[in-house]
Amino acid sequence: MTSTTFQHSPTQPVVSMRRVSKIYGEGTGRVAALDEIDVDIHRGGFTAIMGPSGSGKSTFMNVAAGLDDVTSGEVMLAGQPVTHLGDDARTLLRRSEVGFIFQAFNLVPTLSAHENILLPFELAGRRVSAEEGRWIEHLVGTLGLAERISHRPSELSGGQQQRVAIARALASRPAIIFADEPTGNLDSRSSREVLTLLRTAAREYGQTIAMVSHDPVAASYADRILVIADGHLVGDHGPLTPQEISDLLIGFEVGAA
Ligand SMILES: Nc1ncnc2c1ncn2[C@@H]1O[C@H](COP(=O)(O)OP(=O)(O)OP(=O)(O)O)[C@@H](O)[C@H]1O
Repeated sequence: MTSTTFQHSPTQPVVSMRRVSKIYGEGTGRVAALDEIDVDIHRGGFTAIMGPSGSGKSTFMNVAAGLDDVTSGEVMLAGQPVTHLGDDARTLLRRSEVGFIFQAFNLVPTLSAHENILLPFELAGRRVSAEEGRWIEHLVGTLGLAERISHRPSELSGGQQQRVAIARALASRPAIIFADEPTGNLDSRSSREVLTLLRTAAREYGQTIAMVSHDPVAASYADRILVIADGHLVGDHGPLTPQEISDLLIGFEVGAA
């Protein structure tokens, strides 16, 4: 299989949503999970997506990543009109331009840490170039995984497993990494390590990251905080402290109750 690269200008947003709505159900069962969302996510930013339970955060991520169809509106992902692509083209676009980090790590249990990190290349049917090999080696060292590289996930702590997932997401230098509650299963020390790594990836490697989180401390590591409530984008803030984020969310949690 040949690899496909999607060319997009560095000044273009990595994700661009225009009047994006996602409606589930009909009549009295109708839910607008996203309601006319307009937003751009720019290269190199670390964006936290916050909001009460059921506000539309996962839907936002799934739509932005081209995993879910929209009901109306347009999504551009890495310069491609994802809302107009067929399933195969979308899969190729995701493989080459999107990385994912999940709460449950989602590593393949039968593969070593190293094999898990190389999996995106395997899936894309392409070899790791010499330059990419050096990059992966650098990541493995920086993430403190060198001594654990031949271990399987079950032989690693939660924090180590999430670091493998981060290395896997960063390895192919995707246009954007979506992280869904990446610290949800970690203790506070491992959480801080993971969040510091994500922030470093954005600041030092220019890696664009969008993270869904409920946790004000996690969101305080981001340089932009989007707040979604009831399917609407109700806040778009620069960096804030955990206390400022909690204060910001209280109004929406009360409103949602
Ligand atoms: N497949 C579906 N069918 C029907 N309704 C859905 C579906 N998926 C999501 N919804 C509804 O859309 C709304 C937004 O859901 P979403 O999962 O995006 O919220 P969320 O902010 O990620 O929630 P949480 O923080 O609890 O994970 C909710 O009201 C949810 O019930």
